[in-house]
Amino acid sequence: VLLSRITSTKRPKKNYRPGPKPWPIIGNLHLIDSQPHRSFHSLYHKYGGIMPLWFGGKPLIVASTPEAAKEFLKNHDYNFSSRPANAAGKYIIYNYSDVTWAPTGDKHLFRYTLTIITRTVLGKTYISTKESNDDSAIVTFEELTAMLDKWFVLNGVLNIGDWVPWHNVFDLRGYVKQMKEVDKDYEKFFNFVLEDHKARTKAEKDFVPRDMVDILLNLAEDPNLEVKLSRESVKGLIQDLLLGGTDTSTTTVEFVVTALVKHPHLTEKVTEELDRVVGRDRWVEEDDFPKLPFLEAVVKETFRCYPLCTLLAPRFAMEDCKVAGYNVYKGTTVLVNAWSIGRDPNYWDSPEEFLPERFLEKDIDIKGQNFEPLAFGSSRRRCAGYALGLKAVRSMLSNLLHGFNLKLPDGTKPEDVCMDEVYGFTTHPKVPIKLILEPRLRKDLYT
Ligand code: HEM
Repeated sequence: VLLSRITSTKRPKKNYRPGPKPWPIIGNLHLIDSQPHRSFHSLYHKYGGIMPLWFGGKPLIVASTPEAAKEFLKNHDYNFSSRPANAAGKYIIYNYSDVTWAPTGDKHLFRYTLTIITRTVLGKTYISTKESNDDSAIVTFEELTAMLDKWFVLNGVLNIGDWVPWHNVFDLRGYVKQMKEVDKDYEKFFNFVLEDHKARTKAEKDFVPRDMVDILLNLAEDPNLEVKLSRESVKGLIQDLLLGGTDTSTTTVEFVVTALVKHPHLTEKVTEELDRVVGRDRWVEEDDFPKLPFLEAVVKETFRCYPLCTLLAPRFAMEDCKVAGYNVYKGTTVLVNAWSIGRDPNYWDSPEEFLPERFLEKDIDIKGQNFEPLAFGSSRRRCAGYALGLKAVRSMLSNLLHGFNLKLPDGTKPEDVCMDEVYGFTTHPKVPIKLILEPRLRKDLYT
């Protein structure tokens, strides 16, 4: 009785949309399995596009249709532009000091994005290799990859303690312990990077900032800045750029390649377009992208079917408000299910099929204006790096497909290729694809 009072007193009933009946203490947590986007998708058919749930003693709403997404991300954008507090934000993202609070497949793709992004953000990679004799290399590629992997896994875990706070004291699954451990690794890495940059700034006369860390450190020392940038914020922002820019683009390319290998007639169409527009005498350049509509349609169809964030980063109601005629209370977390939205039969013909042509027939925006595909979220808290992310995907993918025939190992047929996903803060293919890359262009272009 006491337990049900503790939970029921917190649950207002007036004009509150009905959802599944919550259990004492855990609320509706028992309805969610390790693939929350799929659990929500099943419940949505029964409870509707704006579905209220209780996670522990805290209210949560899942938006599963474009109209519902529009309500939260556009009509009430400001009120839901905050993020809920959780253990990941506290322990592994510098106590929420970043922008977001925010397993790899083919390591070569990952190495490629990681190298580009570390050079852009940090000026150099800080990654040691067998060949390098660089004093400022403090991690191996494998160590840094493991740190990034752990960060994404821990950001995506359903930590019961975020919803039932006393549960954090016991930390039965050990998530908070792992978060504290991974935070120590980041702390060591970022402190080294910041001190290395500061030493260079002092050593050079007439110092000119060369990378993002230089710019952020410069800003942190600016006494006239309206919003002060602390050392913790600098680390949080570097983390955003490093993590937002690597795993996202690589995994998108992995999903595209996996879908293409499963549909060889689409691969043929893409390579035919590349041969016609680019020719076999050179690699693909940025100016070519607008002339490659089929490749673009394949990328968009991948975002529709396999959105990297199946559930967009959570929003948090800062005030009470009315959404679609129902009361939503201050402190409610909102999850927008981009995975459901991409499969809504009211918006997509044959939603379960991979049909890039649909994007040729209709000009559908993927930057979140139409709320149909929501790969980058929408409105005020839309992905801050979508332009860079899209460029990285187009560039990596087009050159991969232009430069190589992608062959399945002997004995594997296209129909054997698995398109299932593993849920996380970013979702990954369940079975990383193994391919043989056979050069298509002149030999001298590969040197
Ligand atoms: C294919 C590539 C990418 C995809 C699919 C992607 C997807 C997303 C999604 C779905 C969100 C959540 C939006 C929301 O809550 O409504 C997000 C947020 C964010 N992304 Fe990306 N992203 C990509 C690339 C990047 C890159 C390259 C960067 C930076 C270098 C980046 C930085 C961020 C940041 C800082 C946020 C938080 C924005 C905020 O909370 O205001 N992303 N991204």
